[in-house]
Amino acid sequence: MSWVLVPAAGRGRRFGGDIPKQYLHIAGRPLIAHTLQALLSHPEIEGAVIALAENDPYWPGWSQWQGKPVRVCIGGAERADSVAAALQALPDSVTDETVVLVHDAARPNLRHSDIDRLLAAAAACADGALLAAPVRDTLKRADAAARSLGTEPRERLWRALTPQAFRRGLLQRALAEAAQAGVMVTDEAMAVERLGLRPQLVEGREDNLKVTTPADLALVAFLLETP
Ligand SMILES: Nc1ccn([C@@H]2O[C@H](COP(=O)(O)OP(=O)(O)OP(=O)(O)O)[C@@H](O)[C@H]2O)c(=O)n1
Ligand SMILES: C[C@](O)(CO)[C@H](O)COP(=O)(O)O
Repeated sequence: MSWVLVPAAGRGRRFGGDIPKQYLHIAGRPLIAHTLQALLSHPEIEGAVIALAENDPYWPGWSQWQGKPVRVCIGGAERADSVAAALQALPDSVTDETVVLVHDAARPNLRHSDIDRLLAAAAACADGALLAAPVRDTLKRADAAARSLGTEPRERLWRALTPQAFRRGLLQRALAEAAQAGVMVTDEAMAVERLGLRPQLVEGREDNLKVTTPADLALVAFLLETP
């Protein structure tokens, strides 16, 4: 069984709007509710720690979801700081060798089949595992005016998704070392890679979208409302 850390302390600057995107309503409930439902309805996930912005006025105050514990903590200035804070809020029953998952609150369209495959990969790979999608489009490098400067090789390039799964002790150490080095890591795998480890990429669904801009919300709403 695993706990999941859910970074939900972001402001949604690229999205804009009055309230943080994780609290926008889709199909009748906040986006974060869909994310919690996808995670905590999975039989192998036993609880969640949500990293919230300080004095978050929107958090509904859930202390459990489908009978499973939901803990909260105060996140940090960067996503990695929020994940590090959530690690500290885990129960003592989660040992250094226990695999924990990290999943963006802003990715509500997560399927159990992806969680199943991620957990299997994390059990088989001590370096951890993460959902990812192979790059299938041609990649261009642009100048400041978005004029193409050329085409980048895309062989063996993947887009990192979440959840990402690592042993608690490894993740804690990796994040601490990145912070100590002043390196802002954009995902947990980056921190682990800095230690010379090679987490397993697990091909995940392309519709496991992160809501980043308003256009993403319309697509995610369609996906969540489509059975
Ligand atoms: N300091 C931060 C920044 C982000 N997040 C969370 O990390 C996830 C992915 O981050 P992103 O999509 O970048 O969300 P925001 O940081 O809110 O967006 P923006 O960068 O546009 O402000 C989101 O669930 C967000 O709430 C977090 O917990 N703590
Ligand atoms: C963790 C992540 O979702 C993997 O792609 C991504 O790095 C988050 O980036 P953001 O800029 O914090 O949204």
